[in-house]
Amino acid sequence: MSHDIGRNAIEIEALRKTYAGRAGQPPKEALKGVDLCIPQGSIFGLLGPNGAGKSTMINILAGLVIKTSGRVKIWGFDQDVNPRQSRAAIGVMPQELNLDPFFTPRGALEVQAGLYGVPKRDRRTDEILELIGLSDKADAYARTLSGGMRRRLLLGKALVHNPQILVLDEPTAGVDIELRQMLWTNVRKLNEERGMTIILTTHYLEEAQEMCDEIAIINHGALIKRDTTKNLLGLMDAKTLVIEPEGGAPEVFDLPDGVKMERRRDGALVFDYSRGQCSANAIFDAVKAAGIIIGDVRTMEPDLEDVFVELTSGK
Ligand SMILES: Nc1ncnc2c1ncn2[C@@H]1O[C@H](COP(=O)(O)OP(=O)(O)OP(=O)(O)O)[C@@H](O)[C@H]1O
Repeated sequence: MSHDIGRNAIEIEALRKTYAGRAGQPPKEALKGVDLCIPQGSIFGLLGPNGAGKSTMINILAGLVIKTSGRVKIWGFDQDVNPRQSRAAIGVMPQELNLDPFFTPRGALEVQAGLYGVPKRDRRTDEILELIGLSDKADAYARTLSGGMRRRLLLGKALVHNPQILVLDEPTAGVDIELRQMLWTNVRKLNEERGMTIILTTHYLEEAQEMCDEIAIINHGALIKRDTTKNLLGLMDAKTLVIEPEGGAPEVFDLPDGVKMERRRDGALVFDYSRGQCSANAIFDAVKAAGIIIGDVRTMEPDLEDVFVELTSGK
């Protein structure tokens, strides 16, 4: 991934959003002073439980929700000072399938390009249709398209003005595996070949783990963690080691402090320990000292799901 170190695609400072209370409800603080920088060229994940404030943040970036206070810079342009330039730098693929049923994919892309003031000679309608795999449906009415095709058209619409930053709000919620693969292949290609910065929200943590270089976790309108995916995974202290003994293993034997052992029905021994307290080597030594011959060994790494639960539970 082509990181241009030190340069940010997005700079958010002390961002607040308070929605007016609906029908006698008190006002809702959806963002409580968030600071966040997103580096150019990254694939950046914005994660958080339902209602955390992700859509509010994305909608502020897209210019669809007006912030209460704070500063937002998009590709170096302050949203309040240079609204036109900051809007031109970003393309958003929304969650809802809000397509006019009477437009064809080609028509929808042309209208969108018009809205962004892209001159006819600079339009890349055919190229985008090809990219989203809708060339053969270019002239079919949107209402005849499948859900997956509509979603791809939304991706296409986000790309008409060739933005430097692409924001995807829950792009794969409720889509089948094939479409998910296709979306991710395209998104990777845009990132790798054009250096496009990608920001996405997703409920699928394994997807974020696989796709994103860096991740920010927000909860109750506040940023609670921001780090590389690798470092976030490294946060987890809990480790599991599975040893399959060759031949038997004694019922009980000495183990280092803090190690819990369970015996699985197939004979494998499962050791839970924390990295701070013990090492895999100490467990191997104890196992060998008990006369056990090690047939096979596996470790089970924590995944983003574990990190996420640890960081967001009870807060
Ligand atoms: N227009 C609105 N008026 C009042 N409150 C709102 C409005 N939009 C969102 N909220 C509230 O603001 C909070 C944050 O909502 P937001 O949609 O940003 O969360 P989210 O993290 O995107 O959640 P989800 O994953 O469910 O989309 C929620 O408590 C929500 O109910």
